[in-house]
Amino acid sequence: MEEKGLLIVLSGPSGVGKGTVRKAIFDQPDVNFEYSISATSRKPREGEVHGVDYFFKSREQFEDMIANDELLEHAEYVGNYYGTPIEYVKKTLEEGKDVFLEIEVQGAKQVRDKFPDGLFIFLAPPSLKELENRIVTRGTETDELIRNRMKAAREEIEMMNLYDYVVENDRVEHACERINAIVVAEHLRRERVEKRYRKLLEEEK
Ligand SMILES: Nc1ncnc2c1ncn2[C@@H]1O[C@H](COP(=O)(O)OP(=O)(O)OP(=O)(O)O)[C@@H](O)[C@H]1O
Ligand SMILES: Nc1nc2c(ncn2[C@@H]2O[C@H](COP(=O)(O)O)[C@@H](O)[C@H]2O)c(=O)[nH]1
Repeated sequence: MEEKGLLIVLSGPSGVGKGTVRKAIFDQPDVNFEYSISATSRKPREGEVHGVDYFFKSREQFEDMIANDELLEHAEYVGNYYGTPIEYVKKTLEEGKDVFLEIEVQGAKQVRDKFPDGLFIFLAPPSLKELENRIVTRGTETDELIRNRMKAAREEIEMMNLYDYVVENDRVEHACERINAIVVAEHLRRERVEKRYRKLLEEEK
């Protein structure tokens, strides 16, 4: 068995707080994960920096990345492409470091197929009403988009049983603590499995 990093995938419906929780996790002083910067065809928002927040691409450049198999997964989301560059993920895992992806649910499903050994965490809202409140309060969507996102959210929530863990995002700091605890527990579990596996191999000699 090779020593490899853990691929951690945080996903969930639009507006549940994935971006907020991810930022809080990476603001911790002793964070041990490497963040995989996504590529997107959406335009940078004020303050966003190429190579820090995203790799900003034109649609044509993004389609070339798809054609050249440069992406682990990709999805079209609210009219823009989003995808995970595969090279960085592979290289970092090979170095034994944990890689953290924050992606929407279509992409998470593709990663599950390619990396079944990953750790898949679904971030859930306390209620659908609170989810709607968060999307409305964020103030980035029209009424029609809010309705579409809420319809999509109901379907996305039905997919939560495909994940290893469901974490409720009631309060950001609680969600971060739960995610940290899940990752620590998963490392311990894998170490135990690895030890047992080595022992079995030793006994066979
Ligand atoms: N635990 C929380 N309690 C209250 N508000 C929250 C919480 N977490 C996030 N929010 C707020 O909810 C809104 C949506 O959060 P965020 O943009 O992080 O969601 P997202 O899941 O990344 O959305 P999208 O997938 O659409 O990008 C933001 O206004 C954010 O400040
Ligand atoms: N499938 C993927 N989804 C991604 C990726 N990077 C981000 N995202 C998700 O897109 C939406 C919108 O993001 P925003 O920055 O425009 O608000 C959000 O749900 C992100 O989680 C990716 O590489 N692949």
